[in-house]
Amino acid sequence: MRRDHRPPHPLLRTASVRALEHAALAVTGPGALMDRAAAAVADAAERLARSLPAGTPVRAFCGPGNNGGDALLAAMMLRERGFDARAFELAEACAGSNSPADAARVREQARRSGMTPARIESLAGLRELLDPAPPAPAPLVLDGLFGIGLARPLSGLAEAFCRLVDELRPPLVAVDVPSGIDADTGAIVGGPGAAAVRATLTVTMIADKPGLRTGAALDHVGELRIEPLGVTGARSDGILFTRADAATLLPGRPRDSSKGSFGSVLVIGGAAGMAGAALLAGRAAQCSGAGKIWIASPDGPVFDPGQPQLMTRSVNAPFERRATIVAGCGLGADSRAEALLARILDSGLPMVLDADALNLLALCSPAGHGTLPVLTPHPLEAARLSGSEVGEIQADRIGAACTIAETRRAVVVLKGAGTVVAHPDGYWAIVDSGGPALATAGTGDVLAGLIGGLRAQGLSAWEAALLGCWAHGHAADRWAAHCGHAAGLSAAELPELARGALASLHFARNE
Ligand SMILES: NC(=O)C1=CN([C@@H]2O[C@H](COP(=O)(O)OP(=O)(O)OC[C@H]3O[C@@H](n4cnc5c(N)ncnc54)[C@H](OP(=O)(O)O)[C@@H]3O)[C@@H](O)[C@H]2O)[C@@H](O)CC1
Ligand SMILES: [K+]
Repeated sequence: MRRDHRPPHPLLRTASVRALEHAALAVTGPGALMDRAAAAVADAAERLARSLPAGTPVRAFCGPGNNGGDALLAAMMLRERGFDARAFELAEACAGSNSPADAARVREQARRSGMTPARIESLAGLRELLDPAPPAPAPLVLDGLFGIGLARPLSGLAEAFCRLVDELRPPLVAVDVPSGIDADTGAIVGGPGAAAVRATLTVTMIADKPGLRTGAALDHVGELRIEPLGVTGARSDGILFTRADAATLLPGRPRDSSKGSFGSVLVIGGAAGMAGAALLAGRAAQCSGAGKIWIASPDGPVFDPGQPQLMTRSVNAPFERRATIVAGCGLGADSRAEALLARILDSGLPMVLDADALNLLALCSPAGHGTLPVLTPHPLEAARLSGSEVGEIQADRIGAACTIAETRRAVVVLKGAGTVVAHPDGYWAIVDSGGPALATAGTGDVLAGLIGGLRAQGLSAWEAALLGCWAHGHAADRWAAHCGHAAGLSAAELPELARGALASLHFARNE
């Protein structure tokens, strides 16, 4: 049963945000959006300051563009509210730049009120500000160096600023986007070795952005607040797939049903030494609610004594006519596996391809399939599928997932921080669950099994991929929250935790 629910959570790329900004400015007039953005930053900083020692000073770092304008105006507002607020600019980051109109207006306003940003010329000056000698209190920092206008890697004092923030970890409010992060991709501009600010809190303007929800950004954004600034009409480029979305996809469970009503899953994998991979996928399919599960291993039957309901089957037997295939978990890479994959691809059955199946698929040229398959690559597998490098995948996770989805005509689940799900027709979502607890062997097998089990229950490839990813991520998040620690989750625990995550959606439907 499906229910209508609130509209999806939109994610807007920079071009869309700028289009909205221009349309809004035509109505509000110059400066209005910056006033609202600065007030939102000042409010957020004031709230954060309540958890800090009384008298904590505010130090705003202002870049040459409107991001700097937001921060400078916020600092002026905070000073009016009684804070010891001062503004600074970094010599090299401002060299030769002409401020855009809004920022120039705020700079003029600051000059008249005696708050012209002081220029920092050296690393020593920067350190003195961020790490003042006691008894001078440590500051609350506003990062207004760069926002959606960041055009190249941070360098010089801007880079040094990020390194010092990493070292000192001051309470820090990032304006719009943590400086150094690409608002479209979530990558650090310049790659993993380049610098980006690590925020306690990011206040982002007009709309949520994909680059705040995936990849390296997840270690930089901190808590995220979205401030629409009164701007409406956002047309999303993609969506954040949330618990509320997941609740609309939960397969129904009519009273008048039997095991035949909830589909069959055939897990193909678990070759010698890797039997556990297939068993994890099978257990997960079971916990997703699928009616019947078979495991077919190229090296003979693998039996799960703790889960005797999982049936075994010969890989040489004809595939069950209405089964959903989950293939690749511990399948191996030999000629037998290759032949098996060819049979699977020819079957036209709904399928989820993971791990070894993806590595073998990478060797085949893209071909059409009977029904849309789901591919679940991690970044290395995605690189193999697209003939590129992991660095290129991680530099634009959404772009990479969309490209593979299009060329392979499949729903692609690009795993990793901020899992991206892409459809061959060009739409995409980032899943709003999951975390580092999942960074351990076998969790991918569980994900493949969950998606396969949901697919077998009648969800489309797109729906099953989204719901499977959400349940998988939420299960791990809940476990980590319960333990207070994100390390030590074993893949074998995950299927039952995911079952709990799916069950919790019954309540979300009524919220
Ligand atoms: N749109 C909205 O929703 C609203 C936007 N608002 C705010 O405006 C922000 C966008 O402002 P923006 O367009 O002026 O860009 P911004 O990020 O300030 O940087 C551009 C400047 O930085 C420079 N520069 C770039 N990279 C550099 C580097 N590595 N190292 C050194 N310099 C570098 C670049 O120089 P150039 O590349 O031109 O040489 C240019 O001078 C947005 O994030 C939000 O905070 C709100 O006020 C209201 C609503
Ligand atoms: K910023």
